[in-house]
Amino acid sequence: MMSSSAPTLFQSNLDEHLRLFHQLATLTPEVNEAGRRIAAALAQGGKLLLCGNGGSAADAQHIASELTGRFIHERRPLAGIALTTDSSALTCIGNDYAFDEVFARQLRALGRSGDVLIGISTSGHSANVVKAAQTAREMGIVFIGLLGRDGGALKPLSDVAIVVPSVVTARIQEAHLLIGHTLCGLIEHELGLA
Ligand SMILES: O=C(CO)[C@@H](O)[C@H](O)[C@H](O)[C@H](O)COP(=O)(O)O
Ligand SMILES: [Zn+2]
Repeated sequence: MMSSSAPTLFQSNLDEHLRLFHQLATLTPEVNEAGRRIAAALAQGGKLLLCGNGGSAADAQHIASELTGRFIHERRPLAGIALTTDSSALTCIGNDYAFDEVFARQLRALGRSGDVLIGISTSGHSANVVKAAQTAREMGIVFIGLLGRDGGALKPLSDVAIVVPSVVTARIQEAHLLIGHTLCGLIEHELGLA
């Protein structure tokens, strides 16, 4: 038998989601700036790298695939790599060095000055994303923080910080997906591919 709380939970999640989404327009300048920085990097032969944990790892992969595959328009493939997908690299680096290093070490191997790294973290405090952001800055890689809560430790490390104004992880992730899709649209537009 279905629990009587099921419709109530969905309604309250929906209410919370809609309240948050009504506030997201305040992030328009940061989202536009992030789209411009990524498009400029791609136009110069750079690439977009992404990292995050759990649901944010899925978001990183999702956005990368919109670039290498396609988003809306039929166009050339674009350089997007999620640092979350290589289970051999993740387990080797995690096992032999530290889990905090799993993204930073891949970034040192694969990143180049002129690339952009998006770090996705709802708390802004995931240590492996923080290490990756610090490494990006050392390497001349633009760091875009796709964050939540108060932006955490990642906010001051971000060249562009997009901080979703919520303390609920799931709602923040829902907003991150909208922003990720918007970045893909902005990239296609800025590169004249739309
Ligand atoms: O998807 C969810 C929760 O909705 C989880 O997998 C969540 O992403 C994980 O707990 C992450 O480790 C949280 O990391 P962060 O967002 O604080 O950086
Ligand atoms: Zn989730």
